[in-house]
Amino acid sequence: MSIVKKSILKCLQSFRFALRGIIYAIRQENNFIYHLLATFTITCLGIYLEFSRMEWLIVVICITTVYAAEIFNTAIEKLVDMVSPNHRRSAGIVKDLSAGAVLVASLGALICGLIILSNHFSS
Ligand SMILES: Nc1ncnc2c1ncn2[C@@H]1O[C@H](COP(=O)(O)OP(=O)(O)OP(=O)(O)O)[C@@H](O)[C@H]1O
Repeated sequence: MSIVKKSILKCLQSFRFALRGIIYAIRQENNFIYHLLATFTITCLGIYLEFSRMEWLIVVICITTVYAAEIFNTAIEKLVDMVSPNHRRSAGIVKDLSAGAVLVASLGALICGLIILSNHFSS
């Protein structure tokens, strides 16, 4: 098998593993349903209110940031459960920090969404 073919196959396999991770996080994390609902709502509003290119750009950045934070949070939770199955203060702090990062990203996305929407409803 040629080097190019090998590296394409390896790349496709990595893509499949990453996709499996995303699907796992969606199934595992209850919060994902709220993120999906928020994504659906802002997308419908964006189409209806005809968001500008810049507004879509901000929406996409916010959505991907929150999803990435949630996936990292799931990964950290799994890692903590694996490394420290028993109750430990430091394990709890790691999980709290990870959940805090998701909250920060979500609040930032909410604020961006409200600013964009207020711009449309005030004009
Ligand atoms: N091994 C542990 N040691 C100490 N505290 C823990 C431990 N596991 C969880 N905790 C505490 O319980 C909280 C909730 O943990 P859990 O793993 O249920 O996370 P969660 O955010 O509720 O996850 P899920 O999305 O699975 O519901 C953590 O944020 C942490 O404060």
